[in-house]
Amino acid sequence: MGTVVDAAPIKETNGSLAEKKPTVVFVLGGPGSGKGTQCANIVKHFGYTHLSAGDLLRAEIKSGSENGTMIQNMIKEGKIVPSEVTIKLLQRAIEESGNEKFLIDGFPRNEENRAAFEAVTGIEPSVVLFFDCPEEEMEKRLLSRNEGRVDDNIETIRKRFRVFLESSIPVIQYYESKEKVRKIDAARPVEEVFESVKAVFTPKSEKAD
Ligand SMILES: Nc1ncnc2c1ncn2[C@@H]1O[C@H](COP(=O)(O)OP(=O)(O)O)[C@@H](O)[C@H]1O
Ligand SMILES: Nc1ccn([C@H]2C[C@H](O)[C@@H](COP(=O)(O)OP(=O)(O)O)O2)c(=O)n1
Ligand SMILES: [Mg+2]
Repeated sequence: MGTVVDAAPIKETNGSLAEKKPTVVFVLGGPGSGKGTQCANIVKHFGYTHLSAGDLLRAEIKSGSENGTMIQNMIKEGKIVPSEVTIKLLQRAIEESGNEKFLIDGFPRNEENRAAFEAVTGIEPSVVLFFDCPEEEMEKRLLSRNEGRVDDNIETIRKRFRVFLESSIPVIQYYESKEKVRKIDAARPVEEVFESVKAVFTPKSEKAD
């Protein structure tokens, strides 16, 4: 396995988002692969700020925003919301956080997300975590997630799996070609998965022999 996540560069004052160049790790994987669960662990151990694109979109619906109905309909259909909307929410969250290390969870989910984020922010991820999990395990987890989500039903789950295969896998392949992907077997228990995750964030010099 290759490099550890880069240290954040020195922060400049009054710079734009791109000039500040925060350290960004994209956290990808199918619906139910455990992205949110592992991000919570990474935050506790490594001091990152966790930004879930799905959580930001759901908060936007709740806030009564003018885009709320459109976002709600797209989520219910398992479709991907236009990048413009999601990127604005991510940018705002980055700027408001005061941190310089971010886990961006569930984004980019398609080529449009990927290219637009790079063009708008000038940020490229240091590393892309890919939680690899069979569909039948993800389906089982989603059907027992119990968070009252409108998209955790079998009909929407099937649509989301299709979108993942058609639109999100190509993004992972793009980052594979840039040698940024750290693939993790996510079908194991949470603690075992986190052992593999930790290895990505721990400098070699600090690892036990
Ligand atoms: N390794 C795991 N083994 C079993 N269940 C898990 C595992 N990781 C997460 N879960 C559970 O599966 C569901 C989906 O996890 P979540 O972290 O929300 O995934 P994602 O953000 O990728 O959709 C949650 O109910 C979570 O508690
Ligand atoms: N980049 C993104 C991320 C999520 N969404 C929408 C569409 C997704 O099916 C839903 C839910 O995403 P979320 O990451 O919360 O879902 P999972 O944690 O993978 O189960 O939000 C989006 O449109 N664009
Ligand atoms: Mg999630």
